[in-house]
Amino acid sequence: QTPQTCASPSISPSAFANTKLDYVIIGGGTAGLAVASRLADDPSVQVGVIEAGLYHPVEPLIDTPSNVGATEGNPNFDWAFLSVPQPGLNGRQMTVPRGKLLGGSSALNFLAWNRGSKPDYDAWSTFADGSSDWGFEALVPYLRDTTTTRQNQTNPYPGIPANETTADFDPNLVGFSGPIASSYNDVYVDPPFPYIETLNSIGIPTNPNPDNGNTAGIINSRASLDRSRGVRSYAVEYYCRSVSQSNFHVLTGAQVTKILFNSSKKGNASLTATGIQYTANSTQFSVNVTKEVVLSAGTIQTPQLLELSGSLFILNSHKTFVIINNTVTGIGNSTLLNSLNVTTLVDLPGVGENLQDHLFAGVEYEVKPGVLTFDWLHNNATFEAQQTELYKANGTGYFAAFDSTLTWLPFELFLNSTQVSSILNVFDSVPVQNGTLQPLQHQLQRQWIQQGNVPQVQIILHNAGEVPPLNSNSSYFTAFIGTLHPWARGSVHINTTNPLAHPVINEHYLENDYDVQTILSGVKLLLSLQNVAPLSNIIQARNAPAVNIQSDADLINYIRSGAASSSHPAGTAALGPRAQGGVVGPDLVVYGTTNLRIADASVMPTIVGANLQQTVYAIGEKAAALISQAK
Ligand SMILES: Cc1cc2nc3c(=O)[nH]c(=O)nc-3n(C[C@H](O)[C@H](O)[C@H](O)COP(=O)(O)OP(=O)(O)OC[C@H]3O[C@@H](n4cnc5c(N)ncnc54)[C@H](O)[C@@H]3O)c2cc1C
Repeated sequence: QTPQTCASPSISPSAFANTKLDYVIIGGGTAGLAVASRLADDPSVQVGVIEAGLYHPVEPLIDTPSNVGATEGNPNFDWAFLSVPQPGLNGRQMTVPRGKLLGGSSALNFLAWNRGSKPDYDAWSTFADGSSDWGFEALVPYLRDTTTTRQNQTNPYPGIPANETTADFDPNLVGFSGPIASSYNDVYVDPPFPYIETLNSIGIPTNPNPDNGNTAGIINSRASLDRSRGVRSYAVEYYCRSVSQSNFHVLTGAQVTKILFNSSKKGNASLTATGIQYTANSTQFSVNVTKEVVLSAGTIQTPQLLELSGSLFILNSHKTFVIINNTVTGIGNSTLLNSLNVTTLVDLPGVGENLQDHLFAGVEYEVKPGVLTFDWLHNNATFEAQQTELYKANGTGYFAAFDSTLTWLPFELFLNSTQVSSILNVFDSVPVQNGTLQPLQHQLQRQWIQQGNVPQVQIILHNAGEVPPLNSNSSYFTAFIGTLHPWARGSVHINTTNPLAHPVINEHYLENDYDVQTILSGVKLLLSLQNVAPLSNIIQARNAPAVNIQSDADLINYIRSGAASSSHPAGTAALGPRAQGGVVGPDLVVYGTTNLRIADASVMPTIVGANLQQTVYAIGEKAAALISQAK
């Protein structure tokens, strides 16, 4: 099946350099294309986007839903970052996949389309000095307007009252005219049904309407999937909605190496971004802007570019930019920058800090013969052939389905009050670093655990085998259990002034007891369900953790040796008060600058307790609105 395609970007690097731009967006990824396309709705402004990767209009590895994960590590699509060895993961390095193509990480993701709980977003208002611009009510219109939700689809999950199977199609909450197509599955494999009935039987309800700010329970997640073609729907939809406009200029295959500034005096800000420098085909170019630079390079490269942002240029008497001197300059922690001989333009210790991610460990069961899982697409030749035909014919069937069963759990839903108190005690023992966003984050997270209104554990039901050892003729389901609000705070920093080098990524996974105990609690829940009907009726045997792994200590070792990232890094250029480590204010403008804004997952002060993409698109939409208001 092929997606709807549109004209490829055709501007050359040198023609782009000569374009008169009002705005330039660094990174044609998830948020970047959303900002750019919305800004270009105003025909009086010239909008440029610069993306390091290429446009891949027809690419089954990206388009076909069953191929999710297939692009990981492939240099045609993935920056393929790697973390430093993680002591909490028994010394393993974690792969950090990030899209390097038009569409960014939205082209690589696993399609789950959902949002966080109301307190998740209300917390952001706290970091924005209580600004009414942030918070759930303020963000819902942006979350909504990203998407066109497929109508007339019912939710078949157990536990949903018949009159509520379509109740979540509330036009105030979900969109019907946005660029990204979202939809429920048309077909379902077998495990979700006994699994959900079993969770229901122990008091974990099915949630028919998780878009309204209450995410707790089991949900049937929509996918970012265009059902009319059976293909992924991703940020290129924003590109396509604007590509025919003469004020929309997209350059691909070019990597931004610097943001250029001149001095200015506007309030407390001292720097005005005047343009960017980029490299394409080993040649360096620069382009100027009259209004703003928007940094949308994602959680890993946004802090990297800030730390290397710009030799300081000034306009000389001939109205041309001249470099003040040859020193490399940057925005970030002056101690770190000094150690690399980078002159600090703005001392912002929060740049590159506050890295948060969702980490998952798997509990895997082999299922009995005859139980349909996605493994059948490769271990049952007849089924595979039939599904291949169906997908080729009209983009339907199991090649166009995805793992939609997600469970969001406040501790109260599966732990008793003594266990909740004990996990709260563990939380109270985590180290909190003053002078950063952590004291405020700690206070919020403590309330969330105590009040039980914000889910802390997510379980993704993956309807296939994933954790080795796997028997190629068998079928499996794997429950991935993860932390929605981990306490680990990592970092992303440069260790060289070469802008083309990969930055150093250190997530500090599982170095605090709270994150360990949170995942352990979910793993134990899943292990306790093996003999509970009706789930037990489909289980042949436990595959992972191996049956001899029983004690807490052994389970923790299993988690450390196998846990994997869900590829949700966020928070490295956080919205927050400057004195407490914030990098951008409520207007998303970088402190100390007049017109450098950030719009991507890096601005999240606390990681949203959900899959991230819908929220990242909404950040892009919101940034465009803030920029338009400032005009
Ligand atoms: C494997 C994987 C699975 C995921 N699964 C899900 C899921 O199922 N559901 C969900 O909601 N979320 C999921 N996510 C998360 C979600 O997709 C991301 O959080 C989101 O796409 C990040 O958007 P962004 O705009 O911050 O960055 P990106 O979309 O990564 O955009 C950054 C862009 O900037 C470009 N860039 C970077 N540096 C430069 C430079 N110097 N010059 C020019 N261009 C540059 C990059 O090439 C990229 O295109 C997943 C992510 C991954 C990687």
